[in-house]
Amino acid sequence: MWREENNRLKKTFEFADFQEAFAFMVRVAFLAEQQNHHPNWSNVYNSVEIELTSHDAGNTVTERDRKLAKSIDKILQ
Ligand SMILES: C[C@H](O)[C@H](O)[C@H]1CNC2=NC(N)=NC(=O)C2=N1
Repeated sequence: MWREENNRLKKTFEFADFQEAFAFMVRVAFLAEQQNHHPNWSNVYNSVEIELTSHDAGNTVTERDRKLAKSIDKILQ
């Protein structure tokens, strides 16, 4: 589940290994480009932490963040 903290939607994803994690990141990157909305994210080995906030709305959570979050979850369905 995505949690909302400090004006950010946050979720951590765990994968079997680094390659799986990185393949996921590539797919998220293309979604971000399609939606012109980009994550704050970090990757450590098989874990990807994603935070979503809208910079041009003063770093608050907007519908664009919720839309990208839904799209990211769909990658794993
Ligand atoms: C110029 C470019 O369209 C803007 O900077 C876009 C790019 N991606 C973005 N991503 C996020 N998370 N917030 C934004 O406000 C935003 N704006």
